[in-house]
Amino acid sequence: MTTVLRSVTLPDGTRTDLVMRDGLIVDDAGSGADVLDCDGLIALPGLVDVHTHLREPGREDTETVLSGSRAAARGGFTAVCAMANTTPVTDTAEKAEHIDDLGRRAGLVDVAVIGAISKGLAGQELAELGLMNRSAARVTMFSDDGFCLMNAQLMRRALEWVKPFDGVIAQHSQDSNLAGPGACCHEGELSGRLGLGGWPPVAESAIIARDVQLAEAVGSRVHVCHVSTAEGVDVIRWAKARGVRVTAEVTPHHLLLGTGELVGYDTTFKVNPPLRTDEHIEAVRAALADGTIDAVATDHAPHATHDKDHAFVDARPGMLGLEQALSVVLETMLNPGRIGWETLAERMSHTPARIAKLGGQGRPLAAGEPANLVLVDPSRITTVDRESSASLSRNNPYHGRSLPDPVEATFLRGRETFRR
Ligand SMILES: NC(=O)N[C@@H](CC(=O)O)C(=O)O
Ligand SMILES: [Zn+2]
Ligand SMILES: [Zn+2]
Repeated sequence: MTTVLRSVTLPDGTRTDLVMRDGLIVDDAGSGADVLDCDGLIALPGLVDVHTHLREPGREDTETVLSGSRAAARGGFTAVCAMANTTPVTDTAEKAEHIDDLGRRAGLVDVAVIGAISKGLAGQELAELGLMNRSAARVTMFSDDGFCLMNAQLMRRALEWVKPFDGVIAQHSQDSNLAGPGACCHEGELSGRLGLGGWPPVAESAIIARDVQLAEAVGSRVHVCHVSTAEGVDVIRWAKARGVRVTAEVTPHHLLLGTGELVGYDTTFKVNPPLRTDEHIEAVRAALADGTIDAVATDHAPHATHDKDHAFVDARPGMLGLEQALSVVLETMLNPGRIGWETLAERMSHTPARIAKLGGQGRPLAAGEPANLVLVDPSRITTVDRESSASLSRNNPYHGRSLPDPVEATFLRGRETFRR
């Protein structure tokens, strides 16, 4: 089967016919081709998310590997990395292989498995990092996300363990003493007025500072999840200038949404780390533009309505992200002229694929490469409706907002996984 994307625009602005056959981009058209008129459409390499919560096993009422894969394909993704905080936790080779199997069976995006750093995410004892890496799931990224790995010695050991196979430790940077369980709002005038526990920026930046120094001492790779503060960005910039092997991600919601969303106590907007003030939003946008922040990652965190319908302090933290990630990056970064299409492709495809070591993903749109790509209509705008989601959950923070709605079609190895 041959598909021709006629007259499509590449990220560098050139127009061409992209031909896909047998899962690859090829040079010639051949016969029997299915032709798509792509006038006005842009082709991006398939988006890659290094931070996705699928809730299988354990909370299949809120998301499964299949439903999350569907949401991902609709968002233009061809690969997602599944976080380990499921029930049970992904902390053994066998459990990692199980998720890997589910991802293949769903078949809509490549599902890379993230293994836990510590057994049961308890922060006490290392999980079987080596065995997970040598398993069929070939885990290279490890994270206790949802919890910060507070024990510095355990962090050091984890960095040492993954060094031989160039793995990466992804940290949820939140000092649990500075920002404890009751912390659910950016610390400031507003948290006081709303009576919500404050979460100071230093709770993030202090852990990042510790971790980049550990990564430097060990010579291993650390990845900072969901950077949300100007202070965190400053530490990462300093570490990169020293040559520390650190990478960082920002979420769509931290690029767009601020503390103002909290005034109605709508628990949809409760998330870890919390939504921040304008100066922090500006800092993460600037850092994403200049490359201090390497990637956009969704932190797609589906939750049941009954887990959100509580007093703000008691509601589960987290919000959906897969379907509107590209929309938000267009709105906050591309349309205002802060980045162009090539940088967008770097931050949402090439670089995240490199961080998670996903072969075949994040590749250039060139002959001989796997045909993983997304077709984008940059001019389309829609009012987001949480009911029209492919996710099983409805905690969509963009509900009712007018946003770009760019994804026309997604292809995984030449096969259409989503079409508007
Ligand atoms: N981001 C969140 O607020 N919640 C995440 C966990 C996490 O990313 O820390 C979840 O699993 O629900
Ligand atoms: Zn986290
Ligand atoms: Zn997360």
